[in-house]
Amino acid sequence: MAATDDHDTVRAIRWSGEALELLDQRELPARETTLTCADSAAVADAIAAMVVRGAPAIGITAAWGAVLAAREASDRTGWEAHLAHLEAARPTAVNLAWATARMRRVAGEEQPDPERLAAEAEAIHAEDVAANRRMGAIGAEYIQPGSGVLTHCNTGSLATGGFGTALGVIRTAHAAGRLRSIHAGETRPWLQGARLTAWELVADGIPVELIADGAAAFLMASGAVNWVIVGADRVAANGDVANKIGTYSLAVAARHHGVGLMVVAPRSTLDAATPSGADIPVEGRDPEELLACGGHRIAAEGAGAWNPVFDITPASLVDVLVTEAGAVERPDNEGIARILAAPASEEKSP
Ligand SMILES: CSC[C@@H](O)[C@@H](O)C(=O)COP(=O)(O)O
Repeated sequence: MAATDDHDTVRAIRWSGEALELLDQRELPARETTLTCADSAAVADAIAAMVVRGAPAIGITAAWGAVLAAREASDRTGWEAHLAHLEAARPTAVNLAWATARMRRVAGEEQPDPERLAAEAEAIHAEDVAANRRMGAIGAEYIQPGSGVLTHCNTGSLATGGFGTALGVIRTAHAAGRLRSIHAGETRPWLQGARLTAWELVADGIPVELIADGAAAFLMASGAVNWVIVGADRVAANGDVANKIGTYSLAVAARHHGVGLMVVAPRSTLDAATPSGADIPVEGRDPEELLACGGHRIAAEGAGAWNPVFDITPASLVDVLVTEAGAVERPDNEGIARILAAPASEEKSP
């Protein structure tokens, strides 16, 4: 297992003082290798290539990219060009633009000061870990003892500053002895569930069973699932949720079977400027990711592929949205606005 942080969970993002060191998530679980990014273009490339992925982790990484950019740029205009390059790396996770906006605020109108920006990047990382711990506690309160949960993609330490969003709730509920079972969807085509979530939970000694994504509705019909618990890449002002492709199918199946859907996301993932899910840019990636698996071509030669890597779940299918500032049941415009307006210190439990 790779080096851990203060919270005994894996740390995917490290600042050496000179460069950004990223645990290369493309290689997991077979190999634990580190990719060192010495300039902001390398950081943007690493985000686009999914060396680092997961909305909060992308935001933290972009913040460090802004620090490197401040060292490289000779003036403010040059720094802005580096930020624009970082912001274009992946379109759906709003945490990326949230982080660069925060770095801009710290920089003010001046030539950005790398030391001040580094302190802000550290703060963004630390705040994310604290938010995850808080969300874990709030979300776990919703889970009745003896529950079965199903999660999707990877929302753990690898996807965040540490501990995780949806996986943080699952870690907390497991530690409290509330869980009968944990299932994780394999998450085709990139296999974040099979490769990353399983790796994190096995490392923690938390039992997990994988399912093929297509098995989810049948698992729910068997009565094994009380809560589907997922993260988010962006929550629109009306509560619609962009998350890993397959989340919408899980939400529809969950509602059909009377299973709860919990979305766990820090406020850095809530986007008041995007009115609804229809306004969220959904990333489409290379069809090769679908036509091949583990580097081996699996589809018949000549077949094409449609590869959106996120989907939109309407707010009406979300039973509870958990943030570090409290939980909102059946989120809507009013509930999202209330959470965004809550002071940082206001932490309401359900
Ligand atoms: C805490 S991570 C929340 C989301 O970012 C996660 O569910 C997800 O969809 C990640 O997608 P990815 O394409 O792996 O970056």
